[in-house]
Amino acid sequence: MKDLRLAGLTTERSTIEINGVTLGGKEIILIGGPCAVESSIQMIQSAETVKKAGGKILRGGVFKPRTSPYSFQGLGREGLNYLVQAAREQDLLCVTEVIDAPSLELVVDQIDIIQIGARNMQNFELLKMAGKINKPIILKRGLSATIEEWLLAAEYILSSGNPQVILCERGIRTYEPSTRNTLDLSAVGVAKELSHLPVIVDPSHAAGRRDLIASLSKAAIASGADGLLIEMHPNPAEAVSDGPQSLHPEQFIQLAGELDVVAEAVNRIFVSGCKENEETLKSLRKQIDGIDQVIIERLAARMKIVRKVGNQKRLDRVKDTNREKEILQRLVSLASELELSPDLVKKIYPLIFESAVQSQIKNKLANDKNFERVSEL
Ligand SMILES: C=C(O[C@@H]1C=C(C(=O)O)C=C[C@H]1O)C(=O)O
Repeated sequence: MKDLRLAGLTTERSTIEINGVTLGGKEIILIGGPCAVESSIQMIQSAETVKKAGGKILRGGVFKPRTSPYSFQGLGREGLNYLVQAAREQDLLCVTEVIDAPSLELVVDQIDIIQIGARNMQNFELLKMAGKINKPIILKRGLSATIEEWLLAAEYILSSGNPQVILCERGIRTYEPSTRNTLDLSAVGVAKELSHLPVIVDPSHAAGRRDLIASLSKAAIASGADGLLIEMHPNPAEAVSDGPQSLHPEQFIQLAGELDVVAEAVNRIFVSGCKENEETLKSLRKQIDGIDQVIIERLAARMKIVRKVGNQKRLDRVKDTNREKEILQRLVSLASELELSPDLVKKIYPLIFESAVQSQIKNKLANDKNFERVSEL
């Protein structure tokens, strides 16, 4: 596929890190919440459920691009506050959809992840605006968009300067009326073969009915999805939008509890909240494994940045003792605050610094050698 200059698959897959949550890593990320933000209590209850289930991100629409102009259009700024507050109280990230420049401007400083919905996938001016901000973007596939069109839409965001794009498959229009849309699970594999970007799946909008959500969610993980975006409402019967496809809180928690075996079968991890609460040796060790995975992934990401820092310095100035002291001081006091032994930090960090310095030197020498080789040609 041509023109995927930035979205195209290179040697490495992208991971997107948002306040300790990594999308596109080994862990499957669960996003849940109602279609539309309706009230403070609704969002508080939704956030509690997402947390209990082991979800990491709370969703809720405050600007709703609805098919009918007479349908509920969203609570705007008021809804935004309900969403953000509920998420913060449960230590969750939050995502909401934007539809134009004013809505983007309103949410950008408060929301952790911005969603561009299916109906706006080819709103190129909106894509360019999303490319100019420093927040991850979930880009939903358009209702009738080919995978190529979807990836080129992502290319708009990337080429405008924002590298943090997460693709979201949410079903496409087919001739089949039994479901609202047809979930195109092959799109997950195809998108991941063509692009390095993380791909998540929204089974709710695809199915349009809650009875299929559990099986489609499991299938999505099995087909390689990096996360799930699932609609859940404290009281679906009363929901102002998408009630029939929203899971009840208990269903959401139950489903989350069933995802770990599927994740494991495809060499991924999902730590559900219920399992987290069950303090058995096995589940506790699983939590430790998940955390260790994140520690190593973050260390690898740190080392990549360290090498970039190295490229900015002279070879004989790579080690910077003052900077190391500053970092250590900050982390030692953070450790005390978190009731972690400061001695542990004092032991680990000099090793990290040493390895960072060695890696920078090695990288610089390798670059210089390549440079010499090119100059000789
Ligand atoms: C990354 C740098 O280079 C070295 C590695 C450091 C680190 O690992 O944080 C800190 C200071 C330097 O000794 C830097 O100068 O910032």
